[in-house]
Amino acid sequence: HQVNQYCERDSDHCSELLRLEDPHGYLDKHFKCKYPEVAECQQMAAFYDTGPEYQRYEHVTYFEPDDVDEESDIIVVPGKTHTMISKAIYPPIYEVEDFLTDEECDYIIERAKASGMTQSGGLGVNINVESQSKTSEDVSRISQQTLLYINENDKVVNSILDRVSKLTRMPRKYIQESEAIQVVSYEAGGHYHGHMDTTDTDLDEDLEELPCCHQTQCQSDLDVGSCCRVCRYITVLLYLNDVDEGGETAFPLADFPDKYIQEIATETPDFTNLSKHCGGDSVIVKPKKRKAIWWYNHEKDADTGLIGASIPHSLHGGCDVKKGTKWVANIWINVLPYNHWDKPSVFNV
Ligand SMILES: O=C(O)CCC(=O)C(=O)O
Ligand SMILES: [Fe+2]
Repeated sequence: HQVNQYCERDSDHCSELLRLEDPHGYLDKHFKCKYPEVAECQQMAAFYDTGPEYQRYEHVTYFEPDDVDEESDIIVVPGKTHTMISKAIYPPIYEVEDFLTDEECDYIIERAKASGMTQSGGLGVNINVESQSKTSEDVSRISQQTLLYINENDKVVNSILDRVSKLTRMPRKYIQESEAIQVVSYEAGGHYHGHMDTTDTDLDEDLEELPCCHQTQCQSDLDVGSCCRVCRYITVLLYLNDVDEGGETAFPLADFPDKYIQEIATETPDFTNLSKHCGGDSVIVKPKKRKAIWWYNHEKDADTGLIGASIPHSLHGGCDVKKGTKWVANIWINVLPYNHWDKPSVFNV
């Protein structure tokens, strides 16, 4: 049996990951079966030993709750316990209060303001063109945004990213090589209608042939879907302030049975318009300073252990802010799909 090459460089994290995937302790660190007579053990060993090419990479994690409103204790800060509550099963959506401190929230807002906020665009959508022909209620996104690049000297941001790694149980390396943090602000009337954070490869299988946007040079949002596809395995959304009224995050399709998705799309064609439909059967999260929510935009691929099919049920957005301002930060955890592992992330420096 070969040793996972990634693990050789990061053995602590890898053994932790292996423990998570191997709750019975069937395997040793090198994926050898400790109990050859146990069938599950053989299966797991075979899974990890699928060939040297898969073993180079650390498998992603995918945690599914048994139920909604299920509470679990998590430790992301030594000596402190946070409660994580599941909000949906498909995709798994989780909420954690007090994930950040007040100072961290204020710091991110100040850094964002200092870097200069500009009008948001949408993925593959030209907001300026939309704004000319539509009422503001129908414009897909009304907000300001900026990017905060991960800088090794920024202790506050790096401490948050360490916590994000523990929260999602994703390798810190993946987070380090992910896109910049996107900070977004909305004034009253601002919103972001239902969208996926990642490229929906269900729409067109050819999209899977495209490299990820974080490993190519074509980074204009308008190129998404032609030159590259977005590969955001997980989104961690941080709420940076208290909103006076409105500004909920809504997931209109979370836990929706597949067979009704067509129905909702036909009966309520504008269900993605969150100015009109914030509530109903949707999973709704109220913004609250210091809170984090996170969810999967993709499944885990069973063959490779890497990023798999996109999850249409991860569609979500920000409802209208009614009063006050809303500040959030998106931390996306990018994972390269198996067919594009050869080219590193542009953030891999
Ligand atoms: O503002 C929100 O609650 C959601 C933001 C969002 O989905 C995004 O920025 O991609
Ligand atoms: Fe989003």
